[in-house]
This record gives sequence, structure tokens and C-alpha cells, in this order.
Amino acid sequence: MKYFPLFIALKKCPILVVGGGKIATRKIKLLLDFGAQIQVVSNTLCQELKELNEQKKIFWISKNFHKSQLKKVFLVIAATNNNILNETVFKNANESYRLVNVVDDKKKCSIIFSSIIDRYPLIIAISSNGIVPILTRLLREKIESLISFNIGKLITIIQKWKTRINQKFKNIFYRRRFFEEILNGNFSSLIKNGNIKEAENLLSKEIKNKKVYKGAVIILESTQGSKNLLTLRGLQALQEADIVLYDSVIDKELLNLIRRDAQIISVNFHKLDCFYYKKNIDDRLIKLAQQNKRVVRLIFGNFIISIENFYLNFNQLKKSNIFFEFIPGVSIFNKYITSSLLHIALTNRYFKNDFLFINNDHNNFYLSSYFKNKTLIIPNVNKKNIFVIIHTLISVGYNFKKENFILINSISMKQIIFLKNLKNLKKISSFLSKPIFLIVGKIINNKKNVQYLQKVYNPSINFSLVQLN
Ligand SMILES: C[C@@]1(CC(=O)O)C2=NC(=C\c3[nH]c(c(CCC(=O)O)c3CC(=O)O)Cc3[nH]c(c(CC(=O)O)c3CCC(=O)O)/C=C3\N/C(=C\2)[C@@H](CCC(=O)O)[C@]3(C)CC(=O)O)/[C@H]1CCC(=O)O
Ligand SMILES: NC(=O)c1ccc[n+]([C@@H]2O[C@H](COP(=O)([O-])OP(=O)(O)OC[C@H]3O[C@@H](n4cnc5c(N)ncnc54)[C@H](O)[C@@H]3O)[C@@H](O)[C@H]2O)c1
Repeated sequence: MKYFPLFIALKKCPILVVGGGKIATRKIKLLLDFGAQIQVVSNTLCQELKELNEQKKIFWISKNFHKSQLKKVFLVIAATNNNILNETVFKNANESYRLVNVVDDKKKCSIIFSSIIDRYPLIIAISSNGIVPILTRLLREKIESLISFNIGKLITIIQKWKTRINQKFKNIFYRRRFFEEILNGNFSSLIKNGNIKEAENLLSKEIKNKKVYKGAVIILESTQGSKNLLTLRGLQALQEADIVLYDSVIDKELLNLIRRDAQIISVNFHKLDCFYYKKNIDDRLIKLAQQNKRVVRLIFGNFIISIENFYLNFNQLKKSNIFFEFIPGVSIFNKYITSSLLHIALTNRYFKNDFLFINNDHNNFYLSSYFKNKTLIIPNVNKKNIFVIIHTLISVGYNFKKENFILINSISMKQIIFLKNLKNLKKISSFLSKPIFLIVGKIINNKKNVQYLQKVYNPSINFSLVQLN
């Protein structure tokens, strides 16, 4: 069962706790911190709870549990060491539609407690859906070390200025940008370092500033459409975008990194070599930016991207005062990166000198017979160019019918490797929904080598060999 995270106002809210031992105390202290009104039912109270009862911070209402005690409470917690009683509390609570938590017994919980980072007003709650509570504590410790102790102060200051900010930036687009700039900039650094007064002065100055936010066009190259090789700047661009136009072959996981309320528009990757289609898309980028939007064009990196490939009207960009940026992906012509993309140990010491990268530009695939003894890694192979590539390979001496293996790899944990032989090219091309790698040559001739290269990279990877006849 998946628990939904909610933040609840507990101030003066009546909560019944059945049990007065160590665990009950842990939960009660936490709830008191959030202002709840605690009623306790228990045979005995431990020392700490006794003191809280004397100070009237909690109310010990009875020694024995009775279902009538549930009538006027919002939530009930069963924390006794008596399993039968815990079960009874759970049943009665359910019957009267009360929320219930039986400590350390997930099956009897309609709510579970989360691990909490409390930097009020910032609250972070972590849950493993009741599966590994100890992990939530460990994660909390890690996250705690990442977050400034003054973050609560930062939120309190913004709260103070919020009405002024809303008045100044009435449109949500501008307000969002104002906040992003403030929160990514000096204001945050000053607060982090404890210079609260200075930070507040800066904020007030920034609000008074006559700043005009303009649109932006950002071309963001994602290496093979994969989430794992996105640069930090790329991630930032995705988080700040108002609109993202993405190549249809890009991984869903990467799209999940886009800010949730951004608009996302799919661009048909396979139609991009049509001049009019591409120009239309590029014109749209400018139009959207002219409406002061931040537009990201997320492209499937195929290593041959250059600005000339875009039909962007740079004069128009300049005239409209639109910010322009090109964020490159990481180069694929690097054995380490390709290794991690393909889950194959290209850098393995026995084979590394045999691998060779071949540049494969759509209109230009060149090979010399010198490469014949090498194992070639050819990126960006797609439905349209595979025939030309195979033809060229054959012309320099590769014999697909007899000796060579062909290996096509999808960049996922479920890679598929095709072996021998290319008589049935059509079958292969039906798998090429997105550009893919082709590895061909000496090393791949041997099935055992292929399996070895896979094993040394990541034995857990799930790959399958498909024999095409
Ligand atoms: C988050 C936190 C909030 C809180 O309780 O305040 C919390 N447990 C915390 C600590 C903790 N819990 C346990 C120990 C071991 C040491 C000890 O015995 O004392 C420690 C202490 C530690 O880790 O140091 C034992 C334990 N707990 C549960 C089981 C049953 C099981 O796992 O099946 C077992 C027996 C495990 C076993 O025997 O193997 C079950 C639950 N515990 C939950 C919450 C809920 C699910 C949360 C989630 O979604 O992950 C859930 C389902 C019900 C609930 O109680 O609401 C708090 C961390 C606060 C923090 O420090 O940040
Ligand atoms: N203490 C821990 O570290 C720990 C860790 C994991 C799980 N647990 C589980 O959490 C539960 C509570 O643990 P604890 O350490 O707080 O136990 P505890 O022995 O300290 O407290 C149990 C409390 O329940 C009350 N109680 C028992 N029977 C009752 C009844 N019939 N009517 C009214 N009150 C009754 C007792 O008076 C006592 O106050 C247990 O099920 C335990 O197995 C405890």
C-alpha cells in the first residue's frame, strides 16, 4: 500500500495514545512539539510521562481502554506491549473511521509516522512506506547535513515580504523568476552565512529594482536522451523552464526532471530532417520566448549538433532581447562514457586498444579499409542510415554473412544484443525506434568475449542475445 504524504495542522487537536511506555513517550513528545492535545490511556505511566501529566501538558484520562474514548479524537495511537489490546484499538478505530497508528505494526496503520527534518517553517518528511524505518533515519541524517540551518529564517523573512513581492510581480511567470533569482543568488548565501540584516536589505532593494524579465531560448543537448548523463547546468535549465519542446525519442525518466507545472511539447524526432517541420519548430521557440517564456529545446544528443542545424533567426532573437544559450551534452566519443551508456567494459585492459570510434554524421559516413582489424563503435545508427553504413562496412571488407557479429545496443538496463547475420536487415530496423549504437568487428566475432565484456562491467545487467536468421 502506498501512503499519501500530508501536512496536518495538529494545534489543539485531540489525539488518544494507548500505552504509557518508552515508545508512547517518543510519539507523544513529537506530537506535543506540533501543538497536539494528548490524552493517554494506560495502566502505568513511565517517569517522563508522569512529569508531563503533572505539568498538565498531557491528560491521563484512564487506566483502561474503552471504545467510547475514541469519540472525540482525531487520531489514535496504540503503543502498548499487549498485542491483543493493540488489535482491539485498531479494530475500534477503523469502525469509527478514526485514523490509527499501531506503533511498529504497519499492517495496523492507516497513518504512519515519517522521519522528520524540522527547520520550521521548512519541514521535510521521509517515509519508506513503512518498509525500512531505519533507512528513513539514515536518509534524514544525510539530508540534514545538506540543508542550511538558517533555511527556516529564510522562509520567515520571505513571509514578511510576501505581500510586497506579490504586489510588485502580479504575474506568476515573473514572480517565479524573481524567486528563483533571489533563492539562487546572494540573498540565500547571506542568510546561509548568518548575515540576516544584510540579506533583508538586499531583498528590499531587489523588490524595488525596476527589473524586466525577458524570454529565453535554451538548446539543451541530452546525451542519447539519457537522464544519467545530464550536466548540472542542463538539470538547472530543465527545472527553470516554462516550456520544454523535446525530441519524441527522449527517455521518460529524463522528462520527469522537468519542473512539474512546465508545459511539455513533443517534437517528432523522425520528422526533423524535413526542413519545413524543423523550421516550424525553431520559429515556435522564438514566438514563445517573445511572450517572455523560458523555452528549452531538449534534443536527443547525436554528437553532430551545431548551431547551423537550427533555423533560428538570431537577428530576431537579438532584436527581441531574448536570452540564448546552448548547453552541450557530454561527448560520446569517450570510452568511459560509452561504457557506462552501453553497460559494456570498453575500457577493459585486454580489449581497450581494439575499439575505435567512428564519426557518423547523417550525410557522411566514411570508412577506410585500415579499420578492418578494429572493432568499430558507430553511434547514431538509425532506420535511415543503417543500410548505407552496412553497405560501407561490406565495401571495406566486413563479411556479415560469415564472420562478423553485429551488436546493437539499447541504452537501458534491458539491452538487446543482436548477433549474426544481416541477411535480415529489415527485422533489425524495426527495433531502431531511436538512434542506437552499432558495434562490429573482431571482438564481437566471439560470443564469449561479448558476455565477458558485459560481466566485467555489471554482472547484474539484464541483457539478451537475439539470433536473427
Ligand atoms: C520514522 C520513525 C518515526 C517515529 O517513530 O517517530 C518511525 N520509526 C522510527 C524509528 C525506529 N523504528 C524502529 C527502530 C529500531 C530500533 C528500536 O527497536 O527502537 C527505530 C529507531 C532507529 O532507527 O534508530 C523499529 C520499527 N519501526 C517499525 C517496525 C516494524 C517494521 O519495520 O516492520 C520496527 C521494527 C523493525 C525491526 O524489528 O526490524 C515500523 C514503523 N516505524 C515507523 C516510523 C513507521 C514507518 C516509517 C517509514 O515509512 O519508514 C512504522 C511502519 C509505524 C509507525 O510507528 O508509525 C522513526 C525514525 C525517526 C528518526 O530518527 O528520524
Ligand atoms: N521499546 C522499543 O525500543 C521498541 C522497539 C520496537 C518495538 N517496540 C514495540 O512497541 C510497543 C511498546 O513498546 P514500549 O517499549 O513502549 O513498551 P513498554 O513496556 O515501555 O510500555 C508498554 C505500555 O503499555 C501499557 N499497557 C500494557 N497493557 C495494557 C493494557 N491492557 N491496558 C492499558 N495499558 C497497557 C503499559 O502500562 C505500558 O505503559 C511494544 O509492542 C514493543 O514490542 C518497542
